[in-house]
Amino acid sequence: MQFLGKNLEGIYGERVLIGDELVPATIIISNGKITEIQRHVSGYNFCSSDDSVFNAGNNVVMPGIFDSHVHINEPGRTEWEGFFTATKAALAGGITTIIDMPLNSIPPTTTLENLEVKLKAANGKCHTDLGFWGGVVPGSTDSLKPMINKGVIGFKCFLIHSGVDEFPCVNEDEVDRALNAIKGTGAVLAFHAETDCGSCTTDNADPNQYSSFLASRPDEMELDAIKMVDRLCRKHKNVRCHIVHLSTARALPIISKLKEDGFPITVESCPHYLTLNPQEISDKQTQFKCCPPIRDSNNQNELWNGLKTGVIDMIVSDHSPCTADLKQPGEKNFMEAWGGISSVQFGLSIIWSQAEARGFNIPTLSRWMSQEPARLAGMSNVKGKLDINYDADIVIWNDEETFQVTDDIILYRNKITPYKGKLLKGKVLATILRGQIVYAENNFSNISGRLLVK
Ligand SMILES: NC(=O)NC(NC(N)=O)C(=O)[O-]
Ligand SMILES: [Zn+2]
Ligand SMILES: [Zn+2]
Repeated sequence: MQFLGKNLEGIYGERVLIGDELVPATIIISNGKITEIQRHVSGYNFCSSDDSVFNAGNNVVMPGIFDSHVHINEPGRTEWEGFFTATKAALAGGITTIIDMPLNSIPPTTTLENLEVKLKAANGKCHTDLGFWGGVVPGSTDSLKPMINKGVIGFKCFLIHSGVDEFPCVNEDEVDRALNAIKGTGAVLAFHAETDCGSCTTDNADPNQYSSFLASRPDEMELDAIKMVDRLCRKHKNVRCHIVHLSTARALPIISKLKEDGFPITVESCPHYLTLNPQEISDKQTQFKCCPPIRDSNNQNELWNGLKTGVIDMIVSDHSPCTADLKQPGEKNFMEAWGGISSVQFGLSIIWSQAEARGFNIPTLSRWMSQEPARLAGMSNVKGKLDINYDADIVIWNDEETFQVTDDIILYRNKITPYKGKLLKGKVLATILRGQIVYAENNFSNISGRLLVK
């Protein structure tokens, strides 16, 4: 591929996302930054013999996808995933920046020292730019500021068992202390919003059936947690709070009211909650297991409505893989299997396939998958948009082409995924990181991702 590895001076296309419109334009790039945008009248036929200017033709040219929720799991559980494989898969899916989650790696990212271990492990292995979440665990209040000073974007906490013992959950008092500790720093506190449910016993339920798992983690668990977020957010007025992987649409009125009242709350949902359906999940199909669980189609329609009205701000993957022995679809039951869904490479196509069918357009999709996650990460002045002085992080994709998810195209380490066999619409042709073509037509250039820390 003639352009692979090239530092581009420009990209021309008939459908370049400028503001909230797809227009014919040329993006001029210098030293990895966008320095100028020239809009053209329709039909302008760009013609250049200069091979540092890329002609995207009629394909979509838009900001690289920004995925602020990925569990890379290295070091410590590198056999589950890793910096090299996760970021390579991401790049093939048009993602130019990932934010790594603080848990599942050993050590977890809960102190500056542990963050340094992670940075060392990530160094030289990242195909995309990579930022970091820290974690709030019991007793970690004093560890937060040093991590912020090093550049974590914020912290995730759990209000229920996290799935891994080295990342314990916190109670309301501990969250309260954490919010006090990060006040005035600009860092955000992200909530895994589920609380334990004493009455949700599933003693007589068949653990092979998805309905049993769903009954064991009802909407009320999310609602209860989000009521706690509501209390804390109102108490700590100016501290940013974020709800990760929202599944229940029943929480939307609480969140909507918080927003209406001017509190700095943001919410993400994920491709699996927006596109998968319990009715397609047969016994022991544990590739569909995640927490909170995937709910029914009415709930799903309401989540899309939440995106439409802006109550849900963004869509991110929550790519949370593990080794095959911990999932074993068809063998393990829903109570035994690891909870987490792998999809980092396919987010754009999964979402486009549904979003288009539901009448949403590409500028809206870009807002959900680039602009808002970049804002969450505090990077909205450099990433998530095609604009002057922004990083030239770009995905070029064909919004008409379809492809099937098969093992041979999956680039992340463990290939178990509920999307296997699905036909998706929207194919990534090339990914550009800070002006350099780093992925094109299934080929990758040298690693050039940066670690987004100080
Ligand atoms: N330990 C995890 O990776 N948990 C993740 N698992 C899911 N979502 O099923 C998450 O984000 O909570
Ligand atoms: Zn979570
Ligand atoms: Zn997660």
